[in-house]
Amino acid sequence: MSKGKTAETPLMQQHNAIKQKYPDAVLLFRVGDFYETFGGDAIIASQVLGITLTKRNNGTADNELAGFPYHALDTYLHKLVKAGYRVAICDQLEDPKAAKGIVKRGVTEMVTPGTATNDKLLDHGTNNFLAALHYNGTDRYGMAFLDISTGEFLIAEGDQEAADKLLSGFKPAEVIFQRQYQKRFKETFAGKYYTYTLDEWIFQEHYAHELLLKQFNTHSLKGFGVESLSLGQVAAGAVLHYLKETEHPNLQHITSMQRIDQADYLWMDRFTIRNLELLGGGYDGGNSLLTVLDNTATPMGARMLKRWIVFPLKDLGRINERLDLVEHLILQTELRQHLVQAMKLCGDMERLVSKIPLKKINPRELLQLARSLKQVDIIKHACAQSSNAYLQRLSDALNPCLSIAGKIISEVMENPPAVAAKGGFIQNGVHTELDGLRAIATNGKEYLLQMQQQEADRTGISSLKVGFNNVFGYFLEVTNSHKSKVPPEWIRKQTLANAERYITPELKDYEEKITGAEEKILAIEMQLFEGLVNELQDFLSCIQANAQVVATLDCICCFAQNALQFNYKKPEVHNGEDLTISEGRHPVIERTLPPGDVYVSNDLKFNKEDQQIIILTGPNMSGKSALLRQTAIITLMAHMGSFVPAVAAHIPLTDKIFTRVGASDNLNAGESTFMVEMNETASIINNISPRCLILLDEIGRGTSTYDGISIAWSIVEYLHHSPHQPKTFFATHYHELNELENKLARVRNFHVTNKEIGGKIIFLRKLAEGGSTHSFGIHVARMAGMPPELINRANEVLTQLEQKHESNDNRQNLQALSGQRMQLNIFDTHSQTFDEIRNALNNVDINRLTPVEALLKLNEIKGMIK
Ligand SMILES: Nc1ncnc2c1ncn2[C@@H]1O[C@H](COP(=O)(O)OP(=O)(O)OP(=O)(O)O)[C@@H](O)[C@H]1O
Repeated sequence: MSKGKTAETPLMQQHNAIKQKYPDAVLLFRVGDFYETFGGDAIIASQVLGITLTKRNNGTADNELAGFPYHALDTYLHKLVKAGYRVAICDQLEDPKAAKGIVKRGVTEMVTPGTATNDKLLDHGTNNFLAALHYNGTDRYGMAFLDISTGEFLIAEGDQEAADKLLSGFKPAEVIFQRQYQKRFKETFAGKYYTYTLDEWIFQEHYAHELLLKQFNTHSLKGFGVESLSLGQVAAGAVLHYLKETEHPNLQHITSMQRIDQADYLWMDRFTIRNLELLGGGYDGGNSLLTVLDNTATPMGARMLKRWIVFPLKDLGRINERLDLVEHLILQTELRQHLVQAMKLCGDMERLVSKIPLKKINPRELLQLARSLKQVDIIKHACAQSSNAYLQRLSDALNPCLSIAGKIISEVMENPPAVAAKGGFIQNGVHTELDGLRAIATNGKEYLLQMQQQEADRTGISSLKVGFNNVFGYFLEVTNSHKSKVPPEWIRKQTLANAERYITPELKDYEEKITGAEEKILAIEMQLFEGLVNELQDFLSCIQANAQVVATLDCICCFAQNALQFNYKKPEVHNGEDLTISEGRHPVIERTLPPGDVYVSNDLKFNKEDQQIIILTGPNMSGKSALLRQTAIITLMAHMGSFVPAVAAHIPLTDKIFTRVGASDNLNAGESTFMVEMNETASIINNISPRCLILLDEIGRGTSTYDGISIAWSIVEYLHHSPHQPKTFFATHYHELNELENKLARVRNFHVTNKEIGGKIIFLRKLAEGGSTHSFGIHVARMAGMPPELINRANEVLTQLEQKHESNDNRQNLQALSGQRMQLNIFDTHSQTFDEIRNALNNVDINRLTPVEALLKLNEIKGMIK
């Protein structure tokens, strides 16, 4: 930036004054037909946008400059925001022609990742949430999530784990929080989100209350059921404040707030959402449950499905309502197809609605919205005639707002342009004056053509053409070969390489008439357009409610479609304890197997009498994790109201699903430590409930074998003895844990079957009773392409180790674990010292040993350890 302030031009002075108010944003400064950036902003813009960086001498110093044409704003804005910059758009606030002195300018919008409304910045199947967190200094967080592009506004309250879970479920594009807790937030939710901090004073209860009442135009917040969430309200207030600060004054489409009550939903923490690969594929990308299930017809449905996956229901009535409707729609093929067809034509009503108060809707979108409402009417009628009570209720909740829809359809032309500014979208017959002016404009144009013909005939200039440009309006163009025939009264205006352009008084008379009419036409069209948009303001919440119903219906039709296509069956969700799955499959893996491979289904049973905990052993790659995960996913899908990949499923109402994967399976950046594994497991242990389902995959694996076995062992004991008796599925490589079946009444051993043929292992992938004794890691190493000499050596070492173990270790270890204290890991079982001690002890005949000899022997052994 220039240092010589006194020498700055008035334009730069104006720029600098505005920039001062938005120091952390890239300022796009409108100058004529360009958006310019200066100084540091120009350097960023040129790097991110690939536009030329120039230097301009600005009095006493050079100043960097980079700009682009105003009509390219959408494209460039998108790139800057995607690159993580906040962008302030500074426009000319008055007509430059009418301005006295320097044109008035001001920031009209600030775009940040969480406040984007531009189509290019939004993914239509995904919400774009701005989240606010309010921390109360102890362990409570208020949370608010707003999607400005749809008007959805959700608030919640909870501890750190709840905050973490909601953030990973909603994946906000931006998170705002109190500046004073910056360090804490960074540590807790480290680097996962785009963040911005705000001053502490903004997070005040009375201020938030005031902003919320003003937004909703109500006297209290009672109607939203959020009274008890005072921290949540503060977060919601911060969201509204932030929108004000970022120049988003038109928020009429934010008509209500919805409370997210953790108690209403099946709880899954963020590890579970990640481990089960619900929303995003594993660490290498790939398919997720969402990608497999999402066959929705509308973007609204796609967004809702995501929410249903993260927030499965816990209310049996509501679950069954969905399941019954899925069943109904499977049977009613014609109705389902009719609904899907109508929904496909609905477009994204929710996002179109949000463009109304923002005044960003264009004529094409306006007509689309009206057509969507017509489809809503079709859907309403189709549902009303159904015998399904839920469908009838959904029908009752639809209001197609036919008056305004009809008005838009009758006033807007069939294929209107996407830009309003040029007019040409209001139908004939809507406005008398408009029709008259259009006649003049079109007749005028015809007259010009006639004139062209007449003059061509009169002068003999056969190639004569009437043209138009912005500089001198209508003109007659004569090619050089006819130049000599030009009559003297024509006034020459322009000379081109092979032609000349002339005007005539007659031409100018008509021009005035035509352009006058065109200007008026545009003004009338814009006035009618704005009238329609203003009228629509009264229907915002009504259209939003329609969008929600259509989204619900879309998800349910999608479930019906999935059930038919992928052979899912209706689960029986019940209030009891037993979980029984017949021929269950993993919905994602079964769809991603190589051609020719068939997913092996499995039966599974849990109950609280004698099968509360299943210890699952089996070779590497045999499908243990798949089995664990499919059990959780089938439970989850049932709670979403979806049919499930099984022949039959008897699913107990579940309030929490926990999954933990041993550290070495979880090699995510910075999270590969055993500490993380233990932290995660501790949070399960501390949150057990009677209706929870726990999946532990290789827990204990992140430490030494004996530590690992001991921890795994005691976790199983703890869960078994817990008064809640949580259903637990524990996959492990430690076959030593199979011993627990003999000691604990409700522990059962199972293994995944395989066959060894000619030194090769074939995975049968069937679940069978009993534990397995081998881990077969070496076979997997062979399959992975390790050199044969390495594999042979591994087999040799394994044999030696097993021989050493056989004599004593295992049994003793287990005794140690089950009560008799023995510090196994003090001695490395394979060390020389241990062998020496063992030999020394083996050679002792206790019956002949005197007490003094015993003491001497002990001293000798002590010496060996040193
Ligand atoms: N029931 C099944 N039918 C067909 N293929 C399966 C089945 N279960 C698993 N697979 C395939 O086997 C692969 C390995 O499965 P999985 O990761 O569940 O094994 P694992 O026993 O947990 O292995 P590890 O002990 O090494 O973690 C899966 O990626 C999948 O391709």
